[in-house]
Amino acid sequence: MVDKIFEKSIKKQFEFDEDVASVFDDMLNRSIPFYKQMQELTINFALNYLKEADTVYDLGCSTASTLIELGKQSNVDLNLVGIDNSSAMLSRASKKCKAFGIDIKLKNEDLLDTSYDNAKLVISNYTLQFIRPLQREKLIKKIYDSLKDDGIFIFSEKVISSNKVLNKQCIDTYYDFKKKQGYSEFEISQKREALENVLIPYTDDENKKMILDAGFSHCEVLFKWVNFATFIAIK
Ligand SMILES: Nc1ncnc2c1ncn2[C@@H]1O[C@H](C[S@+](CC[C@H]([NH3+])C(=O)[O-])CC(=O)[O-])[C@@H](O)[C@H]1O
Ligand SMILES: O=C(O)C(=O)Cc1ccccc1
Repeated sequence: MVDKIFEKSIKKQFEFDEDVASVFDDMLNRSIPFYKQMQELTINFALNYLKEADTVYDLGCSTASTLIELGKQSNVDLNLVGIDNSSAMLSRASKKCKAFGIDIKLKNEDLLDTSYDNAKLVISNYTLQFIRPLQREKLIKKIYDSLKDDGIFIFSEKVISSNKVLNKQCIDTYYDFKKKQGYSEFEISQKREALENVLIPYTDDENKKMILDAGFSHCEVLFKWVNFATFIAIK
């Protein structure tokens, strides 16, 4: 279904409810530049590290697109676990897993309350940005502790620039991208308001610092378009 959520006047904060879940795949494809390519990169890098029976967690798996694609492309059997706290997202995820015949364990839990035992790889694309900063640092530490010694963490985030002028240019460039994707100025400004204080982006450096402070030995940007970046971290 096509995302028309912000065509009408909306006063509430952004939520992953039934309305958003019903148009979510279209929303992501039209709102995150190079979403498919970023997902492909995540999967290609993931496959470099994964062996038979390894456990992979996707934190904020939404409709499970990434784990389904990973399951399809892997030559070895993996233990795939998707975690999300939106029932509306998970009910769609469950239908898609059945339709594609991919076995994924879906857990309806808050990322802050659950554990990720025996993880070889943790993926979290465009989800940490919705966790409040203090909790976010704790979550990263938990991910670090859950990963096996040679474990990998791949995550993507909307980012900001610490340079005010450049930051404004990045935001304008992103809004031009959204207009080209068919969103009106009204939809763009309504969504911006709904995301205020809900989506809290860090700079690239803040993301890297958070990762290294948690104990990871290495972190770098794999892919970046203006204010959207994919990082890889090695335990
Ligand atoms: N505290 C939380 N606990 C559990 N889930 C949460 C929490 N906060 C947010 N979520 C979940 O995180 C997901 C973020 S979307 C991820 C896209 C996906 N990774 C993709 O690559 O297709 C990104 C976006 O919409 O920008 C939603 O499904 C929320 O329900
Ligand atoms: O659409 C936006 O304005 C964004 O910042 C990206 C996004 C994509 C999907 C859900 C929430 C935010």
